[in-house]
Amino acid sequence: MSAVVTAKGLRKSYGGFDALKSVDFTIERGRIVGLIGPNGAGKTTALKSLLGLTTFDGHLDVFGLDPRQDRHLLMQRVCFIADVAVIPRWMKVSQSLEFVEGVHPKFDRVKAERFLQKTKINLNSKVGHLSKGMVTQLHLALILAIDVELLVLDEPTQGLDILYRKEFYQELLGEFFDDNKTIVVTTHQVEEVENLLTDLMFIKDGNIVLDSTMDEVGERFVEVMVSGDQVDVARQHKPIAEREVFGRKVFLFDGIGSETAESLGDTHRPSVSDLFVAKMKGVSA
Ligand SMILES: Nc1ncnc2c1ncn2[C@@H]1O[C@H](COP(=O)(O)OP(=O)(O)OP(=O)(O)O)[C@@H](O)[C@H]1O
Repeated sequence: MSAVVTAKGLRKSYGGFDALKSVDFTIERGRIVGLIGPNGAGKTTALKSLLGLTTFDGHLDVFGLDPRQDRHLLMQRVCFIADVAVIPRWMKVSQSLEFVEGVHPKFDRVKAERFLQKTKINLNSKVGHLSKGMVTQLHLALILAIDVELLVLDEPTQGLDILYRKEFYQELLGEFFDDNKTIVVTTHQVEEVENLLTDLMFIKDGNIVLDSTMDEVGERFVEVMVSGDQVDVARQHKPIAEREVFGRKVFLFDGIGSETAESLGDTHRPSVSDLFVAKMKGVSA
């Protein structure tokens, strides 16, 4: 695997406040990485650093380039989408295509129009007259027609109904993603990206508290519904979280091994949201 992004000791300080506290991470080509964290954790700051939109300290390499100095070159290989609701409502659909064509060297207008032909969107319609779902489709047409190697999405589906959020991710996977592309996505809606991600990064108070492939997550973390007489034994294995479901205790363990887990009760893989809650409550690791 080859690294698209390498960060070593990446730090960003806003007037003495460290929004990123010397973090290390690597993003490999062909991965879909979820950067997940609560409000103010440092997600946007990390993305802005990758894109050369902010200054920072430490080492950060994106496609062999330093985002602080090589932003222009970088933008030929990277696309950044902050929010689906950003296309101005007063524009005609055709004007939005012209606009992106003007600002992004890798935009393929023919490809975007081909995508739009599959929808009910008319090139002469005003964006403000489209339904929410159609705006999503237009936005997707614009994104998917940009031939870049790294797509950075910051809360891309914020403000969309669940139906359109699902459609957004499905189309993204089907139309954009392949082994040569890499996607980094931040979201609060952990559930809707859970099955999409190949890698998981949790960020809390400017620290990366989990950085793992989804396969490793499945091997490392286990939830056990423990029978009453085993509760004290289970606690001795230092669970990272404990909750109650229908009167039974459910413990979340990090790295106890399947044999031990199975000796304590019924085991299953934790959801990303349960893991997220556990890691956000616990200490940095
Ligand atoms: N321009 C700025 N000046 C001062 N502080 C800032 C600035 N931008 C961000 N911060 C602070 O840095 C911290 C991280 O902010 P950031 O926007 O990266 O968080 P986030 O994880 O993206 O949050 P959210 O999910 O709420 O968007 C926050 O405490 C924020 O207040």
